[in-house]
Amino acid sequence: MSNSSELHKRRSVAVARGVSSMLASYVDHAADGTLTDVDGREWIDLAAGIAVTNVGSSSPRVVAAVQRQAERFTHTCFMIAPYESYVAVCEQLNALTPGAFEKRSALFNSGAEAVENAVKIARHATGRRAVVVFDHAYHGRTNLTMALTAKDMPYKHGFGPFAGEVYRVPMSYPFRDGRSGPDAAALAISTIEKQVGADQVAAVLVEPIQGEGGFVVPAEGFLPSLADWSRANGALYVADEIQTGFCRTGDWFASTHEHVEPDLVTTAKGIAGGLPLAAVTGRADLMDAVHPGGLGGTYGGNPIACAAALAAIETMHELDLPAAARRIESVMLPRLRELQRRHPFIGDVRGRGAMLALEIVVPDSSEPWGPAPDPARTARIQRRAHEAGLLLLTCGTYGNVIRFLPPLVIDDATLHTALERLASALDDQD
Ligand SMILES: Cc1ncc(COP(=O)(O)O)c(CNCCCC(=O)O)c1O
Repeated sequence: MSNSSELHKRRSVAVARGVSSMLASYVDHAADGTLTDVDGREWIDLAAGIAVTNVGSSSPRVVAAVQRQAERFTHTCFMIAPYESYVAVCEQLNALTPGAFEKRSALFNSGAEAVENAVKIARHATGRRAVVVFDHAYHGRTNLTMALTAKDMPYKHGFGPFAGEVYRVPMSYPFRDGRSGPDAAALAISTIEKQVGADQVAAVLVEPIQGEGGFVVPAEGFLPSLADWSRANGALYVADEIQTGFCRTGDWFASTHEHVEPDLVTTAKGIAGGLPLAAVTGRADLMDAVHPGGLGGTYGGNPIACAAALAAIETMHELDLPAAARRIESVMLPRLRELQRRHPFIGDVRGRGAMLALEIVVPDSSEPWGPAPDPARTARIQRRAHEAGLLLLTCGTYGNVIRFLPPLVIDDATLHTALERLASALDDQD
């Protein structure tokens, strides 16, 4: 097998440069919390493939289920010749997502595809066209989901024109706006009512904790206020749980934290242990508003991905991964707060469960939108961490958030070593 530098040379004349990679190393194998490249170099993995390998990179149940299914059949197209595992995954989603009402689900391949279809369903169910999204939102890279996504570079730059009838309103961002949840919701709702028109809104689409936009945890009361307003005004409250779902935040779904029951929920990432699968789940009457044949796609709910999902969900139950996420929080959050006390450039420590983050700022600075972001220092910290064998992701509208997304099956010893490597990467910045 080629080594990483040989693979990098091959890649440069085979793969379009628009598809970038953070590491210049190529993975040979992975375990529950580590990645090893073809040259034998190991990293502790606090990325989980962007919140995907919650049950680990090769969970035994998932591997066995994938092998069994592949030997029976790899694909028939559920729209042509259906199979049980698709139905079983929908039954699981209907039972596990928040809301004690009758539900239906539809399966897709990517998160963006799920979001696209949630908008299709909401427009059909309400007869309305407008979709409300938030500052700092991220919902995908297709034309409609780019319109829904906030940040220009790298996601939207040069790809317009974008789909219409998408309206952006202020998000609750406590570190920068200092507003209470109800006050932030009042501002968003006033913007909707004055600039969109309540009776035009098909959906209010929000991430319960914003992912790519910076692990922004809205102030308590923000999400319930939006859900109440949506219901009172005939709009659907749609929770995009693609990054927060499947035990990541310490509950099966992040909406549960404030007892919000979304009309529709989009899921993907952690659902299937690394296999590509996504879904829209929602109130049965809303999901069934679409005419037969109105939803679908060739690969949606691929049988191997469905088998992986059933095995992954079984693993989440068996290992009690919501509790595992809460344990990760109990280990990491105190250490992150201790690091904040040592380093004034750590402006904020936030998150829930195993979805935690540091916002990096210029100490004692202030811009009209709060403390001055420091993306350059953020990049240096990330680079130092990689050199020390710690795989970290950044995010945020201002490129100044370091996020932590460990696999939920990571063991305490590996987590403590990761925190030591993080501490040394931060110390190198002073
Ligand atoms: C909330 C939320 N909704 C939707 C999506 C989109 O999911 P896809 O499976 O990447 O299409 C995401 C994907 N987030 C990671 C994208 C990384 C990148 O492309 O650079 C998300 O987090």
